[in-house]
Amino acid sequence: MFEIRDLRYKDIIHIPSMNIPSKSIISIVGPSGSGKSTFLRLLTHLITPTKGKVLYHNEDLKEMDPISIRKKILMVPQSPVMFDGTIKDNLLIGLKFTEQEFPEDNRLKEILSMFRLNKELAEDVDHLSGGEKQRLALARSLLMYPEVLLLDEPTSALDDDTAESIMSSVMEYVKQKEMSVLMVTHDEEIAEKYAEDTIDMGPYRLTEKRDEDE
Ligand SMILES: Nc1ncnc2c1ncn2[C@@H]1O[C@H](COP(=O)(O)OP(=O)(O)OP(=O)(O)O)[C@@H](O)[C@H]1O
Repeated sequence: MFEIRDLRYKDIIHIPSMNIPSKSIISIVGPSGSGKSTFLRLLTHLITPTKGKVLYHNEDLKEMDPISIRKKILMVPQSPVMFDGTIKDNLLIGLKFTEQEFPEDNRLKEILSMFRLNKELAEDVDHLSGGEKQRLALARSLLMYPEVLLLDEPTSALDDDTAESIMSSVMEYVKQKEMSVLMVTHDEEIAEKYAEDTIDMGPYRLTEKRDEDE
């Protein structure tokens, strides 16, 4: 699915070669500052490589139309982005952007309850806690039904019980829809339970490598 060739971003990371197969569930680990978020941003072409390329199903991300990339490869950042307005506005905004059809309110309510959000669709997002916003951002991303979901510490604002229940719902959905997931997580339990493979960013971190060589 992803094929990485001599990928370099500034003096931060260098990945000589890597293949990530379709329908994989992979955890991305590494110390703070090792380039985990940078790697996810490269995979969805939010940033452009300094050198080398990322191919998605044999097509260079650089050559692909940005809207088509967003439809297929979706990143949920560490701090969820919320837009002024209601929960419903925030669920639909991604679909608007990628020009997808809007589901019925009942479907939206279903997805809220899957994320343990017992809220009205008309409620203002300003009233939500950090953890609730994180869950709403995850719900929004699943509604967009991408081929690949890139999750940057998806449960960082959640307590252990909620994190476990949310990840179990996300993974059930992802497997049913045959989506792929690459997730940065510090939660070893979640990584062990759900990931089929792990990418350690440590060896790809450039500056630290250089320090080691000195
Ligand atoms: N656009 C940029 N330009 C220059 N340096 C950057 C840029 N983005 C990130 N960095 C630096 O690159 C390094 C890797 O950052 P990144 O956020 O990818 O790490 P991370 O592994 O996700 O860290 P954490 O676990 O702390 O979230 C950091 O030292 C950061 O300061």
